[in-house]
Amino acid sequence: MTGARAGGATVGALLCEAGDRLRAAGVEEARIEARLLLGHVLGRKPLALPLEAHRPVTEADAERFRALVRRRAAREPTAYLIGRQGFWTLDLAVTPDVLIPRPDTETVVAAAVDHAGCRDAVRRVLDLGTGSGAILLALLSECPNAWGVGLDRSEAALAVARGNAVASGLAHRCAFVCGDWAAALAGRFDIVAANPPYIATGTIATLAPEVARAEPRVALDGGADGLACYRAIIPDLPRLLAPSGVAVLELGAGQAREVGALAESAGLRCVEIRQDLGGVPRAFAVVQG
Ligand SMILES: C[S@@+](CC[C@H](N)C(=O)[O-])C[C@H]1O[C@@H](n2cnc3c(N)ncnc32)[C@H](O)[C@@H]1O
Repeated sequence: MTGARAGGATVGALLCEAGDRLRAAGVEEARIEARLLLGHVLGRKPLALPLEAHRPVTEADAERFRALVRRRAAREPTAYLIGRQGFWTLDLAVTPDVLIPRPDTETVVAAAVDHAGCRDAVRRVLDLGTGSGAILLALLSECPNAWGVGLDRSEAALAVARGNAVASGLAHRCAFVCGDWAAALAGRFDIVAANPPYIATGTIATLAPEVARAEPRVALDGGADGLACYRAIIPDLPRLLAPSGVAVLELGAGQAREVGALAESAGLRCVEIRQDLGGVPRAFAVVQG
């Protein structure tokens, strides 16, 4: 990277250097990503940085920033580099042990809240494959009297989720357990949510390097046809749902028909397939049939 002479780096010069480097590496939104990384290093709001172009940056901070830019140019996701990702109204910690929560998944949260009826009446919430805890914590933030379980097979992911529960002030209303889907779970829940791994094994290598190389395989791999986890989860939903409960599953693109057939054969009734902001059918909501 070319750039400011030793001791003379400024915010503007560093952003320019980084933008060029990231663009050359094929990173979309290179300028925005450069701001996120520099904001992280300087402890400043990324949006404010263009107004501070002449602000000097110490050589130590400039070097920290350049190191992050090199890693981003090698296609490590920004969320892992800065260790944070916004989701719903929450600011979550993320590490390479968890999937980076996506805006699409907020569709699952919104559908679950809408179909659960009165938010004050929701008592028990289950999030299967909780990862960072994103869905569970968002639901608890919306349902003030609810208590929830976040389940994952990854102990490392559960450690991240527990930390996020504490940081969000919700730890007293949830527990995190390690398990293979609902095999060891009993009880009935007003909301069951799941964003299972749904990428077909053979497709993973074709995804962006940020996903294919950086995100946990266990969070992506849905088996040969992408549907293996739905086959594992859906038969347990009737025994996990309270009589007026709702289960909302995130769908991969093009999976609505197959998941619908699995739900129907489990005796569940589909009440909505909600599209995400990109128009993709994303949140599959079912109730007892
Ligand atoms: C697509 S990620 C979703 C993470 C998080 N809920 C979100 O939406 O950001 C799927 C999660 O399911 C977990 N998982 C995969 N197989 C599992 C299994 N057999 N039992 C429980 N959790 C599993 C993974 O570890 C991962 O955290």
